[in-house]
Amino acid sequence: MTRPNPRRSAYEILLRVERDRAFAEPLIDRELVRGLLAGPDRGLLTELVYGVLRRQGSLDHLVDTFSATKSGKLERSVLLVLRLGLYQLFHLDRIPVSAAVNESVNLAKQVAPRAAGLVNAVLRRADRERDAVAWPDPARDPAGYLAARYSAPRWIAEGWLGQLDFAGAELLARAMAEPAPLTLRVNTLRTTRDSLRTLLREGGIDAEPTRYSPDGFRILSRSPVTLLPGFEEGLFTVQDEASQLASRFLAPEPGQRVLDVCAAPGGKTTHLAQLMENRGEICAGDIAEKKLRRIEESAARLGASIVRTAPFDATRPEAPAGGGAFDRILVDAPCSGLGVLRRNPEGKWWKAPGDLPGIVATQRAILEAVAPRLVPGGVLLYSTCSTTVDENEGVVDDFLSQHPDFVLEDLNALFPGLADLFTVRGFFRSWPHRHGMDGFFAARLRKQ
Ligand SMILES: C[S@@+](CC[C@H](N)C(=O)[O-])C[C@H]1O[C@@H](n2cnc3c(N)ncnc32)[C@H](O)[C@@H]1O
Repeated sequence: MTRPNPRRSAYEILLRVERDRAFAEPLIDRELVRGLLAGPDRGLLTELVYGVLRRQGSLDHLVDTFSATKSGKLERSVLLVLRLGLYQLFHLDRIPVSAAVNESVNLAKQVAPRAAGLVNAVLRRADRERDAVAWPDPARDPAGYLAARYSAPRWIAEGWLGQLDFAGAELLARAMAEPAPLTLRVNTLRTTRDSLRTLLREGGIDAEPTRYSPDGFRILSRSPVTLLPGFEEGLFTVQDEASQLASRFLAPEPGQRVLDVCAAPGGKTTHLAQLMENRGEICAGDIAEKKLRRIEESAARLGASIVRTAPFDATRPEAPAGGGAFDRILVDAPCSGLGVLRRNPEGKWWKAPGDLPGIVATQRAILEAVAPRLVPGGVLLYSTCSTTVDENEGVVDDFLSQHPDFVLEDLNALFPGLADLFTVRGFFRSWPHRHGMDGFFAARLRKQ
């Protein structure tokens, strides 16, 4: 029997992520549940997998610097071993160079025996010449620099440079390469922010209130969410600050009928129930029937009893089942997810610019289909976790040009204390490097 080895396990997981487009988290969880890895090896596995995924672009730049065969030409197994080795050499101080090199050569002997010599040579050279790495010149090739330095796909870096000046794009690129903070939303159906803060403090958890959302905490201590005090009792849920603000911008009132058309897993649905003090009705639907269970479980845990779920395709005018008109509609649309790259380090390598037109077409179709379901005077909030103009201002402007009965409401006027989050036209646009939250967009539309 081979000895359990965190580097081998990390290699196998990275292989599945790359070959099968599998998400890393369940694969890591499964490996940890098997219980073969013990003590610090468990942490090392997680660190290696996420570290390599987060730094993949930069690690490939190092491969291109130190290997005669460029990253694009190497066999996948060899490239993965090199990425793992370079990550240990350049990012893990606690691993001695000799261990990083020897363990990588041993791994290569198992998964790519003919390349063991190459792995040894590349890693030893990288260690010798580590202070002489040349990054692309930002003046001549700003997108190439951001892509290599901050591990972003080049087309995404080009998009940032189209929207921000170089300094801003660099700050964004850096923020997108870092892990996202753990942010909670207090469940005001069961407790208050002050009471939860006291409970967390008594449990030895360091938490600070979020800057913009009145419902949030940023957790500064390292702890699994399910072990935080109050989790079992449903006193909070995990939700990024930007996402918390979206429901606030829709501002549903107690007793209203609310339609949440792209609701799974239900982060905003349960928040809407809180804001409505659990009075009224929320119809929460999603095209993915399997995901409705997640909304139901979350609503049950948090005591959001006014939520009723239904499977539906929001691009179809007859959706949702249940009929009738609604006072508020939330369209938290499927999107490219370019605002949440720091949460999905594997996903950023699967995206392609060619995906955008199809995504935009779906977003337009959803708005078109649900608009008739809003009562006159009612409010619709369109939101995405994308930073692109096409999916945001583009979709909204297109919709408004076709629907003279809808007007854009200026969030600056409605939420004057939060002006820092809004554009001149009154859209909500958050950025990780500016606001410390996900890249997010929302537009508030009122039907005349
Ligand atoms: C951004 S996520 C929603 C997140 C959710 N609102 C929350 O706060 O937890 C977008 C959701 O839209 C769903 N979706 C995609 N296409 C859809 C469609 N045509 N009709 C309804 N839901 C759709 C996806 O299954 C996904 O769950």
